[in-house]
Amino acid sequence: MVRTVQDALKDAADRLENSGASTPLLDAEVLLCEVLQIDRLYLYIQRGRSLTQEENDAFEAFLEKRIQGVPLQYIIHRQEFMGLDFYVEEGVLIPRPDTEILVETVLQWVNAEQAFKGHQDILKIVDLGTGSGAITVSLAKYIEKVQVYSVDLSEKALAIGQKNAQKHGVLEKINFLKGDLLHPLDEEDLFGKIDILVSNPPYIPAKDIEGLQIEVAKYEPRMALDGGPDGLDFYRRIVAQGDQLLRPGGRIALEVGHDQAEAVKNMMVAKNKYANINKHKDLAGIERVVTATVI
Ligand SMILES: C[S@@+](CC[C@H](N)C(=O)[O-])C[C@H]1O[C@@H](n2cnc3c(N)ncnc32)[C@H](O)[C@@H]1O
Repeated sequence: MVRTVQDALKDAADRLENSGASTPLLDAEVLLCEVLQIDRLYLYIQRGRSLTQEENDAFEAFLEKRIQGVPLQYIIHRQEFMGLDFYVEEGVLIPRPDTEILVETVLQWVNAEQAFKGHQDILKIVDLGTGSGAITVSLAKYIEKVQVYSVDLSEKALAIGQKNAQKHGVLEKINFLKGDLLHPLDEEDLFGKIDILVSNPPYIPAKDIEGLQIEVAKYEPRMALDGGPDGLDFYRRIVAQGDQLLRPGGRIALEVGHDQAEAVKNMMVAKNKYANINKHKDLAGIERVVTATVI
């Protein structure tokens, strides 16, 4: 059956809407653009053109996946983060725009403050739970003299992180380490030597995961989401050891769930090893990042 771009889009948007997709027309457009390898603007210029059988089949295959609830980013294998294009696939968390605040906080420190500006040596940054490498690769790209140590327990995440590092030409500025949170850093004898510790750890309370959108609950890796019974397990472990990993005066920056900032701040206060403990809000006024300096 020969269809025009316009007809294919209309049919796809209707089917996606019936499947419960929240942005059916946009999803259809993105998928068709991927098949045709064109920009969205050209989609409308070409709306009268007929799809070849091959294009139609490829579009149908993409559409079927999206109707099943597979996130768009896993179908087109792409997500933009900090102005960079990241490769993603099932098995690795899709980077979220919220996490850009965490990266921007670190970049502000590095660019504006005397403690980091004009740093003679190479700045040492640790990223715990690196996933696709979104945080790690952005920091390596935007900071000139830096070595990032990126830890993940997932073999697949590390492979994709490396792929993204290579894609953006920063592989040499990153050490990818497989293991459980701070363990590999201890093995590499990095305790006491790190300038900045950054992490977006799993923070969803285990019991809430099934109730998330199907795209997240069914297709994103549980290992990237599950923060234990109250969602705070990783913060307890990171706060407990972060002061030993960081040099005195080193900084910590943690992304937190929408209602977790106060609890994480309190952990830092109770530890008695952190000063300048601050909560940072996103554009919607939600506290998304907690930062502190090691005493
Ligand atoms: C919320 S995701 C963050 C991914 C990425 N940093 C981002 O912001 O898009 C958390 C990551 O932590 C990793 N992870 C889970 N448990 C871990 C552990 N015990 N040690 C190291 N990494 C772990 C997961 O595999 C996942 O990649």
